[in-house]
Amino acid sequence: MKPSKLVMFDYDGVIVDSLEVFCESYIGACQDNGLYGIKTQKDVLTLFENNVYAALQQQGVPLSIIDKILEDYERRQSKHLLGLHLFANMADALRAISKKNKVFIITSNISAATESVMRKHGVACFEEIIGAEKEKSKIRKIEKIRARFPGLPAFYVGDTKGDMMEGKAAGTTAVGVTWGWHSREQLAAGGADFIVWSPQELVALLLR
Ligand SMILES: O=C(O)COP(=O)(O)O
Repeated sequence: MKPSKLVMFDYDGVIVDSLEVFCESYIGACQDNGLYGIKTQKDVLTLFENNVYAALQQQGVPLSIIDKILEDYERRQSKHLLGLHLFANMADALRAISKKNKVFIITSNISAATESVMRKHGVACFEEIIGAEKEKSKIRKIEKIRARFPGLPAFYVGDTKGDMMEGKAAGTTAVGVTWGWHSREQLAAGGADFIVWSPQELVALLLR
């Protein structure tokens, strides 16, 4: 059966309920590398009003330090992976969406960590999971995948203003989910084409 859409998912805040673990690990990694200005959950959430790595670069953080933060983040996060939960009904939603569409994860997190959490929860429906250690720009990652499936309508599903901006810049229909890290207003400000309030609503949108 020919897939009807290309659906690319953000991971943190869309699939996995990871805000506490992400912030604790990320703030720790920033502190390890001398970025003492990033110390609260709000500071972290502000970085996601853009691509998180572009936001750090705009603050003058060199790429070598950003790579070091990512490494330290990976090490800190690894202690918490087993305790992470998926949002309610999200595993079933992903399985349903993948029956008719090609699905990917495009994340600012680490590919291997993301893969291990999805495996632990028995969700094996992704063509590929592409983390930040492979490429930091979600725009470039989305464009590369789109080029592999010419003609398939492409969607990016995210929970932050930055996700909506990158999804739009890469030519997808941007779908914002309200159970994640940013508010409905922030998703709208990022250019969301659709805003959904439940995984069931997401399934209905992507299977129609
Ligand atoms: O919600 C976000 O944009 C962060 O999620 P990500 O780490 O999966 O990219």
